[in-house]
Amino acid sequence: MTALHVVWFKRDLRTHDHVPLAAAAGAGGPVLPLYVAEPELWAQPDASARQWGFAAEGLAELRADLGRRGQPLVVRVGDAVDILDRVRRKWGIKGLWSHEETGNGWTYARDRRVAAWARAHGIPWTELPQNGVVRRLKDRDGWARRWEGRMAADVTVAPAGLAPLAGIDPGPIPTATGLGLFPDPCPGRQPGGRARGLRTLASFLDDRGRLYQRGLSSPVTAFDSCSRLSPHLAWGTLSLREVVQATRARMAGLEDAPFRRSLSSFVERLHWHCHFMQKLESQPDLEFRNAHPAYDGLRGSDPARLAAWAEGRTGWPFMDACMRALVATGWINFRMRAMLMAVASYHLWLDWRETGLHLARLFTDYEPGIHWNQCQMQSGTSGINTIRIYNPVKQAEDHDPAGTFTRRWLPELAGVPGHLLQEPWKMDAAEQERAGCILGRDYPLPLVDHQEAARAARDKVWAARRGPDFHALADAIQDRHGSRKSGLKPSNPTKARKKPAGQLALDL
Ligand SMILES: Cc1cc2nc3c(=O)[nH]c(=O)nc-3n(C[C@H](O)[C@H](O)[C@H](O)COP(=O)(O)OP(=O)(O)OC[C@H]3O[C@@H](n4cnc5c(N)ncnc54)[C@H](O)[C@@H]3O)c2cc1C
Repeated sequence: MTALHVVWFKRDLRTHDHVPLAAAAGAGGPVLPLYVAEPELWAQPDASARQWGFAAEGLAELRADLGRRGQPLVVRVGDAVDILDRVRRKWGIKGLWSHEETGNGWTYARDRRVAAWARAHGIPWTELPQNGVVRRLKDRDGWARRWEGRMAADVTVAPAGLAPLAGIDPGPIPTATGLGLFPDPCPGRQPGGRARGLRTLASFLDDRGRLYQRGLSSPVTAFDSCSRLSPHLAWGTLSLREVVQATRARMAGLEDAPFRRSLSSFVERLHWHCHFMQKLESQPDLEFRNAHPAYDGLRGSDPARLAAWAEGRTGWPFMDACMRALVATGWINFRMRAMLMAVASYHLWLDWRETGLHLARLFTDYEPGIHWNQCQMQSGTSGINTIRIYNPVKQAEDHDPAGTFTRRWLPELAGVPGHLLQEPWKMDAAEQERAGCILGRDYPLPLVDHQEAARAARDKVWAARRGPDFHALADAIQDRHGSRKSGLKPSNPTKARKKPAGQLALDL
């Protein structure tokens, strides 16, 4: 057999708008579409069986799609360098093709090993962008314009035919247990695969998106009103470009102005998707280190508090309902993610690296570049964003005023009257008896007094901000990572600093 072009699929489980696949198919010679299920990647503390479940469904569909084109997806379990080297020794590799990946620290290190291996064997590895993230970006000036350019480019058509490779067993797609993952029941998880992704996109653009802007902040409405495309974007069953283009095409034909506005704010979020990923691409240690060192060593570890928070037993009903909904479905809306993180970081004074890992495992849509930057932002350690300390009782009043969401996920509070639902600790003994909910037995007392804890946290955070170098370092961070909406450098940098990172002022 002549040497192969290997297309290495990672978080891009589709054939449509897959530039490396099309380029490899056009390069001449047989093409091996390959996915490597890496047990070491899945043993990382941010990985979970629910994520694998979603990915595995996408892989099965991708295999069938490629099979219809002539050569099904080949899946192997092991270390990527070992597997690629086996292919090289057996068939020879003419070229390795993949999308650029902005992953976690582990995939970054693995890609460096793959690059070294490819160099050592004289194999050209072509990595191509798959969204608006720019590799080896010098500075953020003009970034937004580049994003627009990439999103406006033609989508790439999948190759019609791939020559079948004789003698290569496609191999089974491993189970989560086979990959060594812990059991992770998630009955409400979104199913994976491109067909589902396309249906989700269509229902959002046809109908659900009408209520997007009004419905995205409350978990009562957000499960329907938000696009729910995040796991499809994270696993690449849909390309970001095709989602942007489909949305703009829909907007062009819409007379309903509120619907159009909703879709416009949705496109803005697709922009943020890459804006946040770009930060991690440019500075991979943001997964591990405070963006601003003034916060180093400020927060600590408290296993009992961490466990109570992680299991939805903080004693603040709305918080606990959000956590339990997330555990059961693998998804919760932005504002509730922000609240879960902020309450952990401020009221409970837990370090974002620990709480962030728990959330990462729970999210089917875990996307390291968005995730770690959001964790830092909601914990106040980015140094350039507004400090937001959410009040868990006020959030409940604003976003679950009738208590339906809270009651759904906390059946032990079923008998608690509405006016005490979000503050059950105010029930006296007789009220607890009548409600059939004894505090400390059926439902926990709050871990801390939330108002006192918020005050103490605010004082500590502001004290850290009064250090001598705080603002100079914050300016440097803003310069490196801050958004420049127009794509042009602000004419007055001092003014621009006072209103940092425009995206934060929006209705997050
Ligand atoms: C602590 C924390 C952790 C988060 N971790 C992740 C994560 O791991 N993966 C992830 O995709 N999103 C993450 N988000 C951002 C946001 O909550 C989700 O993108 C959104 O809830 C996904 O649902 P959706 O697709 O229905 O969103 P929609 O509102 O329909 O938005 C469409 C898409 O835009 C992007 N997007 C939306 N909001 C944001 C945002 N604030 N920042 C960056 N991109 C955004 C996402 O790709 C999303 O799929 C996190 C937010 C917080 C506060």
